[in-house]
Amino acid sequence: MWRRVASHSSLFSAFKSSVPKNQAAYRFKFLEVFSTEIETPAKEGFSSRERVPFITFVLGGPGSGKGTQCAKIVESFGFTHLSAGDLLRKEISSNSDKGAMILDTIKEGKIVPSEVTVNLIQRAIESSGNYKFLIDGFPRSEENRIAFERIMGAEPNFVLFFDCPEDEMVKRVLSRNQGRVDDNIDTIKKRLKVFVALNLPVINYYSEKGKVHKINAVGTEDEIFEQVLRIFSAYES
Ligand SMILES: Nc1ncnc2c1ncn2[C@@H]1O[C@H](COP(=O)(O)OP(=O)(O)O)[C@@H](O)[C@H]1O
Ligand SMILES: Nc1ccn([C@H]2C[C@H](O)[C@@H](COP(=O)(O)OP(=O)(O)O)O2)c(=O)n1
Ligand SMILES: [Mg+2]
Repeated sequence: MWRRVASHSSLFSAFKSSVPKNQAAYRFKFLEVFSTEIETPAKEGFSSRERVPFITFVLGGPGSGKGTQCAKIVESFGFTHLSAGDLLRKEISSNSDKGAMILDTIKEGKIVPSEVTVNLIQRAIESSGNYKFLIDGFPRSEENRIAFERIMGAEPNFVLFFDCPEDEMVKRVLSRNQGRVDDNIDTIKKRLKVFVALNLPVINYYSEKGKVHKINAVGTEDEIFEQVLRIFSAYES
């Protein structure tokens, strides 16, 4: 039985035109948040004919391989990859009024205010034309998670967590060579602290709900993708 506490699901409205008005869509619409009686949507996989929105959060520390593995998932399973960091960097390059604030926050290894990031994700979802999403590097804090649930009226179907030792993450970030302002040793140290203090609680929250698939992120890209493949294949229906 659904107990309605969220008055509006903007994520559902993003799909209104493409999703047939059937039970599954309505189940999604009434996905409850902030409720102890949360019921997850039926266990449809992401290939369901009903095209119910399917959301995977992709989490892990800086350099754990999130973006690399997301690119492979896109190729194999047709997801749309939304990297919160990429969306924020695009906002900086577009010289928007929030650009300077975002740049300062990223340089400090801190988290950008949630409303800004959720709005960018929401716009990207609504303009994607797809219904299955990898949301990479988000939510990075409980504040991010709660803002997403409030604004989008949705929870992830599952969460991938790339578990990687800190020394390996530091090594990878320092050799990433993408010209990022935050890929230097001082900012990395701050980002790792922020990851432990703010992002691990989100992972624990979803673990308690049985939604986290933990992946050993040490190994070759292909070895890691084998673990990822097993998880996604189980949701293909
Ligand atoms: N399994 C791996 N082993 C070694 N290096 C990797 C592996 N996966 C990704 N990398 C490299 O590590 C760096 C960080 O990867 P990336 O996917 O950007 O991580 P994240 O998005 O989690 O920060 C990149 O330069 C990438 O090429
Ligand atoms: N949800 C998010 C995601 C990223 N950010 C900011 C802060 C992060 O350190 C930077 C870079 O994020 P990004 O996901 O691209 O970084 P990694 O791929 O983990 O190295 O962006 C944020 O403020 N909020
Ligand atoms: Mg990344």
